[in-house]
Amino acid sequence: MKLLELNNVSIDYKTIEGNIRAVDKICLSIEDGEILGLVGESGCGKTTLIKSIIGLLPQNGTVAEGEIFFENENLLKLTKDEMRKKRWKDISMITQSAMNSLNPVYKISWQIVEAIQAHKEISKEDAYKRAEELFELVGLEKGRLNDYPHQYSGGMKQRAIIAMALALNPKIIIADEPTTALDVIVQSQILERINKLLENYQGSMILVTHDMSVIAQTCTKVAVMYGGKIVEYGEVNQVFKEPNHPYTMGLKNAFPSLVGEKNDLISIPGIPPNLLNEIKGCRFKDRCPFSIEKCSQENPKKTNIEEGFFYCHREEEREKLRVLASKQETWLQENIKE
Ligand SMILES: Nc1ncnc2c1ncn2[C@@H]1O[C@H](COP(=O)(O)OP(=O)(O)OP(=O)(O)O)[C@@H](O)[C@H]1O
Repeated sequence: MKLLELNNVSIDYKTIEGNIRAVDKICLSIEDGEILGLVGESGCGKTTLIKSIIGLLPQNGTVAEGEIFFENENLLKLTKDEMRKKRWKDISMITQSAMNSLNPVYKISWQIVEAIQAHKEISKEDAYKRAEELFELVGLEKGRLNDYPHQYSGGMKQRAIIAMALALNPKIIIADEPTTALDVIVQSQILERINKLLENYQGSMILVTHDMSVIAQTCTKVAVMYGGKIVEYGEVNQVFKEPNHPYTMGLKNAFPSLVGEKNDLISIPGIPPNLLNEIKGCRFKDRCPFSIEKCSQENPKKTNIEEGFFYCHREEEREKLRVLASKQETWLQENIKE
């Protein structure tokens, strides 16, 4: 069953310089037990998109069009109070900065027990037992529950936050760069733990990251975002093996492969488009080594493939483009037409 479904969602920010369309007509869905990676460079709209799901857009941000269904209920129609009840219990969020949200004057145990009791009829003793169980699950010693946040390292704080986020077995966890501040080993341990926990009860996750290696290691599906749009979506192994959009091909080159040959890392020259301006044609055209005239004039159409889709005018030539995209010289600035 579809757990979460986004239909044609566009999100605008009002600024003194004008309107920014940070997310443009996005359609996406996630099923029970799926781990979806949302990947793309800074500023492509990942955080904006997930904030709209949990109803936490900043004041100058609005969902201009579209629908967001969670278990067949349109989240955009809920009152603030109804949304607050869903948050944490059904839809839980972990952010990079969450570890700073632990209150320095209370013991960790108190903070977890309070949070559990705020959402569930449960005795203090039982909530404490649940906190102990969660600590074990995220790889923390039970004995450390009675410490204060300053006695924890960054990795321990992040684990405690994950324990809290998972306390009520939420149906979906939205994790925004949850481990970026931590070292690579701790990062991969924590992601592995979250995955195992979700597997136990068929929970789902949207994992937001700019790191393709993290996606490859953690997710079942991937949505690649560029300039406020999803340019490619599919099953992770398939997208890594045969990326169809030139931006995905470029992103793949820019991160070390965990399996297979060790290739040189190649970055994509240039910067993402300014979303203040209306963009004609494909949003990646100015940085794409394969752009043709049509790319500046028309929006590319959606090409559906098995378990996925992508948007590119040169869809028929993708096998050839894949070979070219793996070569360093393809991505040299002078080879990219403006
Ligand atoms: N509160 C805001 N007011 C105005 N513009 C905003 C606001 N928040 C984000 N934006 C703009 O919206 C666009 C998308 O930003 P967003 O933070 O969603 O991207 P992102 O992919 O999550 O980037 P990052 O990886 O850096 O978090 C950017 O152009 C950004 O400048």
